[in-house]
Amino acid sequence: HSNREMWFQDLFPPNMCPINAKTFYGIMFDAGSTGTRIHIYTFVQKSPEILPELEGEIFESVKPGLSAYADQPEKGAESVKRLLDMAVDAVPPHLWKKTPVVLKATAGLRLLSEEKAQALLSEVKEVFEKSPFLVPEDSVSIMDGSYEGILAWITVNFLTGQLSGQNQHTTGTLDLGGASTQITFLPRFEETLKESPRDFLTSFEMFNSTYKLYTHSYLGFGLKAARLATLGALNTEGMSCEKAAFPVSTSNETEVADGQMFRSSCLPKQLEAEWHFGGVKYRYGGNKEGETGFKPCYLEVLKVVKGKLHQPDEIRGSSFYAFSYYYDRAADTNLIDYEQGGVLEVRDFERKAKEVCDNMERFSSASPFLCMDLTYITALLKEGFGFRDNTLLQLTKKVNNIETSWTLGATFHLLQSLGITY
Ligand SMILES: Nc1ncnc2c1ncn2[C@@H]1O[C@H](COP(=O)(O)OP(=O)(O)O)[C@@H](O)[C@H]1O
Ligand SMILES: [Ca+2]
Repeated sequence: HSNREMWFQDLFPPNMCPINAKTFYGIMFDAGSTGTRIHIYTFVQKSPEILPELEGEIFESVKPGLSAYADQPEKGAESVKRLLDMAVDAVPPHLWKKTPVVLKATAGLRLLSEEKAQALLSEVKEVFEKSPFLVPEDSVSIMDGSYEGILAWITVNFLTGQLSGQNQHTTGTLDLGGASTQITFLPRFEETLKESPRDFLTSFEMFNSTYKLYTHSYLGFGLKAARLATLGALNTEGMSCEKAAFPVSTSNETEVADGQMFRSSCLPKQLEAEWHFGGVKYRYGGNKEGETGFKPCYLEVLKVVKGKLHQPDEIRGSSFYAFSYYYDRAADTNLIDYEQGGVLEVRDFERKAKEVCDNMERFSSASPFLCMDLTYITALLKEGFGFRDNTLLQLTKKVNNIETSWTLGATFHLLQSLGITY
């Protein structure tokens, strides 16, 4: 399960390559809230005058994410080590010392206590330092949410060829993680620049251009955080909605509110179960006697998103790339092919949410949260961001066989800062 035998090796046997073609590598870890992923990128510089080309990627992932090891940081670092061993095999030994390795953590670690997050990061740093790779300063850190959006936007628009040449028609990006969600696009209207909150606009330099982007990361609005919010399982008194998304446990495991049962019309009527998340145990179930189905569920979910997000007018008519949980839930319900992805309209999510929520018995074997997840995605897109029913969403996991992840943008940025290239 790797792209190690790269297609170009057959096309250009080593002895046919231009004499000065240079290959180099970059290793980027994505420490997400639900899993840790390694991306090993290969670049080829065909001649010194031109920019190197991205040649391929090796990708692997493990679950759960680092934040699940909040109380066992060495075990967390061990999961990173196992992935890093793949890079030791993939990168030729004479290039180890020149190959940078970096890990950036997202919402899962943002929501841990400072102390636990730092313990995890320093264990990982130790693993890196014991490896044969180049360990830059600041190689293990928690990434700022706005970078997550910018770097994903860079990745998608680079892979679709929109960052080179003239006539750049960039596309906006939507990422739905476990704990946070990002929206990023290049504003075309003066209006958007004027009406957006200051901290939603960022200038970013890449490939000798400056991009003034609209981007925001909403912490606590990822799919799993939204489940807890919908269930009303967040003891929000005195807590910011961000921190409340994942109450941080002090002991090994806390039970919320003396085993209180959280019920929702978005869950199968007879369901009663437990969910362990962020070191906290939640009991949840369906509305045994009350209503279930799309209508009451939508009203419940609406409370979580309505009026909480900034709605830039400009996006209503444009199309966006969407990935992570947008992709997963669309694939789970056959809205798109799991391998190929596809193009959807916002209303397709709503149609599917109705189908699943109003026939919950038929779908409950998949995940009991399927109705809630699809309804949340519908509400987030329509009432949260303000998209129209017919807004087009391009769902993609890979473009030209490269993962559409913020990690590629982060690798370009890293190589640029190390003076290696770009
Ligand atoms: N590189 C990737 N390839 C495929 N799916 C991914 C990738 N990165 C994230 N995802 C999807 O996004 C989901 C949640 O994102 P995650 O990164 O774990 O949370 P967060 O961004 O909130 O930290 C994952 O369960 C997975 O389905
Ligand atoms: Ca993510």
